[in-house]
Amino acid sequence: MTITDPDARTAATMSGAEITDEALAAWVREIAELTQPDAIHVCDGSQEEYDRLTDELVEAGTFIRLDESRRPRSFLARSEPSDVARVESRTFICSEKEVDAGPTNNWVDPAQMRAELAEVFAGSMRGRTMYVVPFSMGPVGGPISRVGVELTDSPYVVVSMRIMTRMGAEALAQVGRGADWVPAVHSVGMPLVDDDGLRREDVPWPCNDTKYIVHYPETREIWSYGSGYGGNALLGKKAYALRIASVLGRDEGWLAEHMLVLKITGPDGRVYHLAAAFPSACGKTNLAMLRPTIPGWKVETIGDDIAWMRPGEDGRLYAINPEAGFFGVAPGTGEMTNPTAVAALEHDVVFTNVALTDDGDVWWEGLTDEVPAHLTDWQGQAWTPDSGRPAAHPNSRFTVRADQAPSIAPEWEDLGGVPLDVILFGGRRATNVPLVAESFDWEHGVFIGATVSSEQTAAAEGAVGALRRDPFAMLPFCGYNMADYWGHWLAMGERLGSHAPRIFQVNWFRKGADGSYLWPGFGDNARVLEWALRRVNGEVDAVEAPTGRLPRPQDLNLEGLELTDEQLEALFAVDRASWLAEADLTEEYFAQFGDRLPAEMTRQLDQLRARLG
Ligand SMILES: Nc1nc2c(ncn2[C@@H]2O[C@H](COP(=O)(O)OP(=O)(O)OP(=O)(O)O)[C@@H](O)[C@H]2O)c(=O)[nH]1
Ligand SMILES: O=C([O-])CC(=O)C(=O)O
Ligand SMILES: [Mn+2]
Repeated sequence: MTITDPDARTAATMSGAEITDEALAAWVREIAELTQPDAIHVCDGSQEEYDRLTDELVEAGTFIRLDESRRPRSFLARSEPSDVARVESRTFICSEKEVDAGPTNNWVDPAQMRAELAEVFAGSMRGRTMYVVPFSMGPVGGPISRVGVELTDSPYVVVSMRIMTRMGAEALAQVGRGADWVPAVHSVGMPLVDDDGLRREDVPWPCNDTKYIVHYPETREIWSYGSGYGGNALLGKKAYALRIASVLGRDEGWLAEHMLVLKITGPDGRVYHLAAAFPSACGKTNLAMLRPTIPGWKVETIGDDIAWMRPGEDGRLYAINPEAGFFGVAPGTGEMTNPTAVAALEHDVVFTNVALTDDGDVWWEGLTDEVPAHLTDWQGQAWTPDSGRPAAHPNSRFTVRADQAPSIAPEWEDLGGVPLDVILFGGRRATNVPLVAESFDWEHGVFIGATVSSEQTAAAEGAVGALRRDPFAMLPFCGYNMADYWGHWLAMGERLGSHAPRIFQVNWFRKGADGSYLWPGFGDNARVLEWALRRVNGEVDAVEAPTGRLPRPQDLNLEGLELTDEQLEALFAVDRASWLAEADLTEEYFAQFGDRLPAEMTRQLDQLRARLG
């Protein structure tokens, strides 16, 4: 017994690490009284604890242990078919005032939401263990790092949090030392004991049809109910490191961004750092692990999904990766596209919703050119190439420690982060947006970020392929009014002045008339990075186009590529009529923000129209 309170109304037995912080102990008790678990376990993050939990998950049927000789210490989880992606329609920003959540977020009055959640969470953990999961986003104790504590009734979440964050005793000690911590409550919403005390059998993937992913930005709290899926349930990631942290950044003068961070070394040995914001399933993990096809260049990984950035003493913008692992999209990850990820996945991986081979290994579309003759698909059904459906879910994922990637940069855990030279904004656009364009200045770069449209992917519920605005790739992740967020970026530009990273727009996904991708992408994206860095160094001129500065044909390294002149032209074509039509849509889009819209954005739109003529 490590929490001693004679008045405690929870009968739960306690195990695990000791909680010394009074406020934390009181909150754990309060949530246990509300959710009524059978037991409470305070996680220390040890290997023994991890092994015991994975054994229990195998026992419960949640995990299938993969063949030890093919994929040591690795597991496959199959979710409920309804619980495979983030649920944006059930994600709420409950600020005191609706306008502070802004028109792009779902808002509910916080008092009303608290009342609603008190009902759904009442008894929601009955028959289960409530795990206390202390975690640090960023290296423990680092100046940019932050701690949080997630209470969850899902051992799958505990195991995943140990891979994705610095989880356990050290983070708990930070709380004990008085560090500010963000409380996060998670329940799968399937109690094993009903109101009459009747016990029911557990299922391999407990969840609830009703889901809530709730954030209170003013009090910095997170509540998640009904889902076991990563983006909804691993609350250190999107909920804390983006939605809550974006609010912290606004209030404290820094940025929490949906960006990969990489280190790139040129043939002359010069080192640069680059961050890139692409919407979910639009290439962040792949770019972060890129193997350049052009000689002399080397890319190393700092982070693949989230960046926390703040100005350093030298005036430059420094970025850390607050995570400790990768929660990556499996389909499309193969030896040809992302050999680094394939190497990272050799052992100690949790896979979710991929297919199982007959010899106890995993497979997904794109892993190998050769398709296995027989598999068990992500729903546990027999599968053959003639089945007419994918073997792995399109949003199936791997969860793996970051340091298992052979590309991991030695600096990836540097407490103060790495200084950024370049920021990229991208999306998935079959038309209109050129392969690469340099912004005219920071303000224009913010406009480019603010107006990103992208075709929707399987990473969230909704119609795949539909074009939607996803400013800064933050549409589902900004914890406050998006227009204020643009204002915050503009202010950051003022503060950074001439030290600001250069901003570029990129699009790997433009298609030709025949519907196939014009650009080979993946390792060849290094060619685009090379051009951007040559621009940063002032080595090459550029062509002024209405939407930004484009490479002169002789400056983009295309050696060894089979690209026709027509394809090259199509990659960079800026169709004035389409862009004018897009400008009209941007005006409509901006209108919803009313007087919160920074005047600079309207000015940029006017200037774009003027350049389009
Ligand atoms: N055609 C093309 N496809 C790409 C490229 N880069 C990535 N992809 C594909 O896009 C999909 C998503 O790529 P990821 O790198 O996992 O995307 P992400 O942005 O990390 O996604 P989240 O983890 O959801 O945030 C995969 O199927 C990739 O194979 C590229 O340069 N060209
Ligand atoms: O959060 C998730 O579920 C996965 C992810 O990285 C994203 O959707 O951007
Ligand atoms: Mn990713």
